[in-house]
Amino acid sequence: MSEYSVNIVVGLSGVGKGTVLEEAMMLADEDYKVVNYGDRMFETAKEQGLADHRDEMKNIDTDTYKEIQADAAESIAEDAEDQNIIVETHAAIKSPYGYIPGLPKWVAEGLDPSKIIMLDASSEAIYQRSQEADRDRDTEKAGIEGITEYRETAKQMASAVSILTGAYFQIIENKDGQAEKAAEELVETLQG
Ligand SMILES: Nc1ncnc2c1ncn2[C@@H]1O[C@H](COP(=O)(O)OP(=O)(O)O)[C@@H](O)[C@H]1O
Repeated sequence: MSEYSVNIVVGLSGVGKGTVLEEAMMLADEDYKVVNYGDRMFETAKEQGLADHRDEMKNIDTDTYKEIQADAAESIAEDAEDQNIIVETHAAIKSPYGYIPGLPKWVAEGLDPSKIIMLDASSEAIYQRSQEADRDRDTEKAGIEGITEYRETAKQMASAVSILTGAYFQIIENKDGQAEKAAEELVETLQG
């Protein structure tokens, strides 16, 4: 087994993943490469000539999409041969037909994570933060009640990954104005 670890950080858009991860990387003694799973999927699709722009990812058929998901997991596992990895991703993705698991069995097993960490905050805070940023966020569209359901589903899907892989499952609260505290807890979890 590799001495390097793959860790997964999940959380709804706007919960503060980017903010807390940036802070945590400054505090951590060890080096981690942070990989955004969506970015890696797009790069994988691009290499295979399946998409030139991110928007085109939506038009890829389900079976091909699943293959890209698995190929991206494999390429991240290769990165972990010589460095510690943090994969930033979503446990659940809302679609008009229901929630899609961000980490289905073939992805979870391909990544073989040591730890899965969910960043969480109150639905009100997530709603507010998703409005602050200039990106188009699905949490902003979901509204507070929708976010509560989304968080619950994401938690269940993340805990299923823990069961599938044996990874530790930690939930860290990113309270308002306390991103640094969340970052400290994240570092403790990663290095513990
Ligand atoms: N603990 C916190 N308290 C208040 N605002 C926060 C906190 N953490 C993050 N934010 C703000 O919330 C917004 C979304 O954060 P971001 O890190 O982009 O989230 P994500 O990467 O999960 O989508 C940003 O404007 C950020 O400054």
